[in-house]
Amino acid sequence: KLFTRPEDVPSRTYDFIIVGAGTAGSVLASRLSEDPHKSVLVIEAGVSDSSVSTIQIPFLASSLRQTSVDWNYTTVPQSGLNGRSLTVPRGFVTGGSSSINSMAWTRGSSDLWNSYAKITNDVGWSWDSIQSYWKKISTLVPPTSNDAITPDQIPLSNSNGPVLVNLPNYDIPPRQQVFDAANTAQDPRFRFTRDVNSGDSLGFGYNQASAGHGFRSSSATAYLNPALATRSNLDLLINTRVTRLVNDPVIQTKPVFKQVELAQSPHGDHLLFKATDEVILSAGTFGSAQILLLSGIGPKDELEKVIVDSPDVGKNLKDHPVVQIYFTVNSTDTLDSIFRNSTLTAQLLAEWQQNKTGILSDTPINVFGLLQLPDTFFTSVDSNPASGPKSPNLEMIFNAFSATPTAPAPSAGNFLSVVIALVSPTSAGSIKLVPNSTDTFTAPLIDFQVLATDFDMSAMVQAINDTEKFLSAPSWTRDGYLIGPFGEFANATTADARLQYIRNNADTIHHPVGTLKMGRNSPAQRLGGEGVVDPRLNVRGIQGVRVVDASILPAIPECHTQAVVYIVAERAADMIKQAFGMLGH
Ligand SMILES: Cc1cc2nc3c(=O)[nH]c(=O)nc-3n(C[C@H](O)[C@H](O)[C@H](O)COP(=O)(O)OP(=O)(O)OC[C@H]3O[C@@H](n4cnc5c(N)ncnc54)[C@H](O)[C@@H]3O)c2cc1C
Repeated sequence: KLFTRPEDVPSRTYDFIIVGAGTAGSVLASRLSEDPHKSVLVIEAGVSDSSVSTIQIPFLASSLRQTSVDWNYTTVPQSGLNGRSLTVPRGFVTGGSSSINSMAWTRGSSDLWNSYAKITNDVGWSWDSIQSYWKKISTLVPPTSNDAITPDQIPLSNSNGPVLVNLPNYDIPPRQQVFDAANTAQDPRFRFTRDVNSGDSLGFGYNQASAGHGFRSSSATAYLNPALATRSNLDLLINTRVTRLVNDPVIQTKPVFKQVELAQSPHGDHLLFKATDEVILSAGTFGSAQILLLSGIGPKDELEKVIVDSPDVGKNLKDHPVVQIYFTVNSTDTLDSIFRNSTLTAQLLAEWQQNKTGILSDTPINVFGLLQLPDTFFTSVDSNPASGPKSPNLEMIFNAFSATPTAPAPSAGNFLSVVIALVSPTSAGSIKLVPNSTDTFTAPLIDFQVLATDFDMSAMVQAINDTEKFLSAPSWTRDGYLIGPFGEFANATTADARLQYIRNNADTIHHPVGTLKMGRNSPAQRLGGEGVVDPRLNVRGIQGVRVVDASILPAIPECHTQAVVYIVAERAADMIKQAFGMLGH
């Protein structure tokens, strides 16, 4: 059942309490409540996903930022960005960030997952082992209409899970230009791929999106809402923040943190709920780390009151830096006109409302590419930080207009936008508590350290150079389509000017991970520190708490992160069921 006030929740004690009904939390809510003998309470800070109808419309994803369904965080000033601060969106709604994200559906390469197995010394995280979980998550559904897609372009990796995934419903530019350039390029890095989720992530191809039949498919629509509608052992409390975890007064070998303190406002009642089996933190890369810090679990030199010294809490924060560039094109068949023409938007909205068709049924991204830096790049840098030869360093996303608030779409003219991302960054930042803050109503200090390393800066410049190279293929000038670079970027022709362009305009692509990273089980074998959680996602140094969300990833995936989080959540559900002898394991 859904509750909006803590005092209405029928019990203060549940077998499991899940903190955050986000991407991972909703998967767990559904999977753990499959066992009718266990009671599950999910506590969500934000609103219900049914409260904002635009969440459903794929094309309008970016309009959800800085609204009532966004936490709307801000970073501390970033020295790599000439002192600019960035806005940081996160879903403040059931489904979490899967309800407000751009829906790109990528799970990383086999090398990525094998690197997680190596870092944790747990073969259960390897590519081969995660296949059974991947198969539980998504189903590929046909686009509402798109005759251009040929059978040999249809990806094969999706299976029969509840998240719907589709290819673009419409064949719009620059799909043909990208495919032709990829099919004819001399540079083997510019090649076509049928499926970035096949294990080899490299190549240019269709964007798979977590959407189907014209609607966004989120972890709320796919997992949480159907379970809530049918199961009496699952309760959801929304509009309520967990403010900290509280340890039992009786100290055993390790402190037991099975009590959850929650509140609806900073000065409102702070109530305690208790889990008999386990508390699962799924509050995301910022939320889960903030809750542990507020509970006295973190680096001892940073906390006023330390119960467990855990030096990595809040550290190792990584995100993908991006920069957006525009090119003028000789075509009126571009997406920018939709964003700026309100009459056209209203017509398209009416079509979507009536039939769930039209361009609003698609995300703006129809094609994208993942590629490595050229071999020559690594002569001056130690080694490639990507997880292996099937993992990219760079990404080019075509027509992702307004993916970032910096470099917004020009107000007149027709453009191709290219969002260029560094997906294997080496810069790492942190989150910390604001001094003297005592609860989650005060946002933490978020410091990505964007572009803080020489590698990241020079890789971004290389990414721009590679984009220009890709756009020099004959397919782009056919029928005079591509005219040339636009705006401030058009004048950035030297490496130094490009560096400045990047510092002035870069953002991150909203894939933060790593603040509660997973590490090896045995301290004797440890590699790069023990991490905050063990390979089964238990918080080290305490009892009764697991973390299941993007914060546990020990290295940033070289891909969009949501599908990775779904996989982590499916495996976590299995591990928890096993630990408590539950049905469905
Ligand atoms: C704007 C945007 C665009 C993105 N685009 C893509 C994309 O195209 N493809 C892709 O793969 N990934 C994308 N991502 C990233 C992806 O969505 C996230 O990596 C993933 O959803 C994170 O899942 P999570 O479970 O870790 O956290 P979330 O899904 O964010 O869930 C955390 C939940 O916990 C709740 N919470 C937090 N603190 C508390 C508290 N104190 N008490 C109670 N509840 C709390 C939150 O409200 C939220 O519901 C995007 C993200 C954003 C924000």
